[in-house]
Amino acid sequence: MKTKLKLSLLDHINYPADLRKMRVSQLPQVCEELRSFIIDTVSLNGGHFGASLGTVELTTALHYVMNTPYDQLIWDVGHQAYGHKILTGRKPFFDTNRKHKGISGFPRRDESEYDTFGTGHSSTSISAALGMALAAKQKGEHDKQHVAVIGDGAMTAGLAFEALNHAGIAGTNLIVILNDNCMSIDPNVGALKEYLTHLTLSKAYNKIRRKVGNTLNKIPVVGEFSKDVLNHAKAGLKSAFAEQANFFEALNMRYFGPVDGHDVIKLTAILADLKQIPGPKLLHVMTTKGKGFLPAEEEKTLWHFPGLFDKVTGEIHKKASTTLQPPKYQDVFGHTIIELAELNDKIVGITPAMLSGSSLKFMMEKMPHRTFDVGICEQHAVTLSAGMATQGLKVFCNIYSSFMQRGYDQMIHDVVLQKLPVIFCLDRGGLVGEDGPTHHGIYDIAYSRCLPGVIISSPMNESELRNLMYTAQLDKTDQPFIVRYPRGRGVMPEWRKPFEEIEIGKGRIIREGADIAILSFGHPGNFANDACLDLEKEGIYSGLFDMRFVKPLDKDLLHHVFQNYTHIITVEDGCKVGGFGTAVAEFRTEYKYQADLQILGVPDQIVEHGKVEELYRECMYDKEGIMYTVRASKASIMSLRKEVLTARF
Ligand SMILES: Cc1ncc(C[n+]2csc(CCOP(=O)(O)OP(=O)(O)O)c2C)c(N)n1
Ligand SMILES: CC(=O)[C@@H](O)[C@H](O)COP(=O)(O)O
Ligand SMILES: [Mg+2]
Repeated sequence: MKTKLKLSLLDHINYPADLRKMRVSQLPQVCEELRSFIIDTVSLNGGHFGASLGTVELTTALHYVMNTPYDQLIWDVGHQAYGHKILTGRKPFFDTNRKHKGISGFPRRDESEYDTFGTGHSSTSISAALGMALAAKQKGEHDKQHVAVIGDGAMTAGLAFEALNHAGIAGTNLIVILNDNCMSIDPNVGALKEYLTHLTLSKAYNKIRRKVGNTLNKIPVVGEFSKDVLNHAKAGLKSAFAEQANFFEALNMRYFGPVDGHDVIKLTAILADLKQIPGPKLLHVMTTKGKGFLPAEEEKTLWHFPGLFDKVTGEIHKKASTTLQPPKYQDVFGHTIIELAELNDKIVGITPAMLSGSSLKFMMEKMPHRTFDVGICEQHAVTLSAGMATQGLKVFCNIYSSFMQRGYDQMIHDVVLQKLPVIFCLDRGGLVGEDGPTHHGIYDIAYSRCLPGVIISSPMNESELRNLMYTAQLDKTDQPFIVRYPRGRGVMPEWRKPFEEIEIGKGRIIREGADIAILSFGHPGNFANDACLDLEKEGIYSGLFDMRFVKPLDKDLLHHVFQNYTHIITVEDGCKVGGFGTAVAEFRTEYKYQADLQILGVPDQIVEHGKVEELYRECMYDKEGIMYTVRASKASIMSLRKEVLTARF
């Protein structure tokens, strides 16, 4: 049961204007209540957790000091913006967060005027904020503030560096807030992270910084004019010092910090000062991911996205099951790559910042020298893989399907055109559920199908995933090899079967039927299988063919199907436009078959967030959707037969 919180202050805050009516001294209490509100709701409804707890004070201070929504606040990724949502009109609906038809787990322009930029994928905030700042300049809105809040993880991406490079010379008053909690989802990685740690901890750097500050403070102040002059002198000296030592200053961003991101009163003072300082600036804020909820502070990766939990004991609820559960596809990948790497010493594993999410963490634990977490750098991950492949390594580059969109040019330019046999394991292929449109991995089939020579495969179950991974690392092809699989669990509790090679471009017959054939690609073959079994009880016998490969297509199997069935239905967990069904339609046209063809998959529209089962249903390719389509085909066959019989007799 939801416990009613005593929201003595938060009860009176629905919008930032209400917050601004509070005294600064009341802000710590607002933060406490906001934090409790987040803990209370996420424990019951789920969602991202640690990141939003870490930004409670920053969020409160920003909305207190900045004149939002006129001043524009841009959150990077957006998974840390729950406090922002609660303070900007969505407190009453916050329990619908990430639910079907409820509010989104990320900022969305169509949800609130306070959400200035839609997010989900990382490292966009500085570019977007700079774009808005330049637009404001053009429009003569010189008093408008633009604040990008970016995490230390998101800061590792090329896109963020590109934006900083531009911001340094763009002549706007942009404020970048670097929310540094030393964490991505897993511990943050890379030289920038080392640098930020050095900046925070370096005794030498901070000693000189303090010395410069103290010396300047000893200069006597006489009147307002002198104060101004002194401040300029301070700034100049500090800047001259910092420029030598500070990466951001070297890029022409005034650097401030590091400051305690949990001292809301100090933060308001600093932000108010920053508003007065012209030019691009970066405020380095130190925060603790999971702040205020001990288990989350202690195990930050686990509490990035914990699922439902008991807010009193900190126990994460596990789904009770009496039977052995099938594993998650990601875990099958994670364990299988180790088995393969033990057999083949050329194998290495790469992930751009999804060490836990991809389960490559198992390999990192066992074979750290053959496992690479490169940070949120999908483009780099792809080209790095290409570089390694030129040297004969067998690279398993594991990228979530939707994040792979970032690495598309690298896939074409660095991998495909050079015919390099990189193995791409595209996890989260298909609809992902509550993360919604930014994270649905539905375009990969279409965007890779047009690339010459690329092998595109998808397993229907765990065994198939293992065998496709096994096949991909055999020296049977010198082409890029994609294995895409969905978020969540498979169907085989007993999944550790011996490896078997799969002939590239060969599908398999699951069952023959009469008149109607279902061609499936990947995991939805299981929905089709269940549909076939239920339809048999109604006397409808449909064939089922697991095509395994979209490219190369199993033409022999397709000829067999088109020659023996009058009604063909394709099923895929991807967009209909340009996907697997389109490939079958192209085949049908090429060979002038007349069979009726229905394509089931994600329609040409934006599919929102919700439980994945709700979304499959909405898109009509769950078991019921497939049964509905098969029955409709059957009805059309029957009425055609009736017509023929009537005409004959
Ligand atoms: C392009 C892209 N790659 C990967 C992700 C997955 N992802 C979401 S949050 C996150 C960690 C971000 O770290 P940071 O920016 O420091 O935020 P924190 O969670 O620490 O607050 C990652 C890797 C993503 N959203 N977008
Ligand atoms: C915000 C973000 O991009 C990630 O946290 C993402 O939500 C992870 O998705 P999975 O839960 O599928 O690993
Ligand atoms: Mg971080």
